[in-house]
Amino acid sequence: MVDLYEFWAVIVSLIVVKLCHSIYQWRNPKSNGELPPGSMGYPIIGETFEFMKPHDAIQLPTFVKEKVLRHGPVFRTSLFGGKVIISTDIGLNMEIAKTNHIPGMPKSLARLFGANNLFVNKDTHKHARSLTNQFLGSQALKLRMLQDIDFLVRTHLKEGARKGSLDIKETTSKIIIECLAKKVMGEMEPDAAKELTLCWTFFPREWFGFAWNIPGTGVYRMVKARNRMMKVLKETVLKKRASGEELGDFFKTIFGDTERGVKTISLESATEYIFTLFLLANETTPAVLAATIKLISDHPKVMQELQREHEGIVRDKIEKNEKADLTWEDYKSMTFTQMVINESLRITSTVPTVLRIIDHEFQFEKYDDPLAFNPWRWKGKDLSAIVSRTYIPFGSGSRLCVGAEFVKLKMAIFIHHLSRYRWSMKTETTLLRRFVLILPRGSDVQILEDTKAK
Ligand code: HEM
Repeated sequence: MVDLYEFWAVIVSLIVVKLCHSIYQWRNPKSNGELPPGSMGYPIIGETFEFMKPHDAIQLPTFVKEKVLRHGPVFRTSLFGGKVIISTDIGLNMEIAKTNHIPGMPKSLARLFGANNLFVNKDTHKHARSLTNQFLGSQALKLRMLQDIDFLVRTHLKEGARKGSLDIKETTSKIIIECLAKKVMGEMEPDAAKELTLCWTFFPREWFGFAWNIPGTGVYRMVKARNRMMKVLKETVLKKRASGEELGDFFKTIFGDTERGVKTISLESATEYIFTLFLLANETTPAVLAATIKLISDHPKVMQELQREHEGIVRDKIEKNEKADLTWEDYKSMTFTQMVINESLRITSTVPTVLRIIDHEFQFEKYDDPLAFNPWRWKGKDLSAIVSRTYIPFGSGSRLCVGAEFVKLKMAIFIHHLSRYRWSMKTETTLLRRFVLILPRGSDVQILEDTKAK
């Protein structure tokens, strides 16, 4: 009896020692160099719950503010089951974005993007970027995409005005998927297009979460929706190829390369690539555009200035007897709109990037009153630049966002056409951040034809 008691006492002691050791290791992670200060929170959960508490999107998160006060601008913590370092130092962030090439993402995201994703895999990364540039670079936008976006925005806003209201996030999402789907796949059968759009509704509002792929979790739903989307994409391409129907620019390039004997990518990788593009486009742009519209509606002077700019463009076209369709020159003449877009991206975006400790010091500029929405701070600056020393909404370096030009064009065209209506955002709209931007009360605008503008 005593022996058995001693046996269990030893086992329990061993378990306690092992647990204490694991907790010690968790709190004091090993590193080749010196880690920044910080705390690791609870094992596995770390400090995820504090980090993910929703907060006003235009303010710094309380979690980060408290940590910076206690530990300084760079600190260590643990989120989503992984050990991470957070940097609030713009200079360091810029350097990291420029010099670091390996994407650092929670396992849930890595699983979603697929094991051999062309953008993630370093051997195919360059090829994926150059493929994307062929149909999303400024030349392609100018030659082809602008007209598609112009048409789609007009159509959707007209439809919204007919009903009297429109959800900005939902509408932007539809426009983006329709527009990108056309570029990569060509015209799609209505059923397949509907199914593709429907898949997005299975995606939970937020990307980031623990990596558990078990029924009932967000990751499980995301992976299921991903597989369903990939199936629709693959079936559409195979059907089109068999019937000789015209494919979009992307598939034309890929299949053209194969026929010319150029080493190219498999259909599996191609559909994974498209999925990645759709996902990144859809999970960023609708929320950013909805946030921009909210910021505009909260700042009447900005709204007035935008109206003035867009009425001017329309008036000019009428006077010159030009077609109503927007041109690249019209887009480039939207100076104030570009200032608004830059300012909105400056304060609404996040740069999810990987950290590397830098061994030299450098100087950087600071913004005056950085949390204020002030488009006029962009006056006289290069508005076409998508990156500068203090401006990295699209990252920097070899992983600079390939959709940046497309986003800016899309936002400008949307603002142009919206300014032609009488619109107001619902007063209850709130702009929060839970790592990514969220609008928990929706992004509805009331919209009416502006008879004065016709
Ligand atoms: C407001 C909208 C958007 C924002 C704020 C944004 C932001 C970013 C950022 C910060 C990165 C760099 C991440 C890193 O350094 O690891 C990135 C990469 C990327 N973005 Fe965007 N993005 C937006 C829209 C889009 C759109 C519309 C597309 C596609 C049509 C897109 C496709 C991509 C791709 C494929 C990458 C990976 C590039 C690479 O790894 O080489 N993004 N984006």
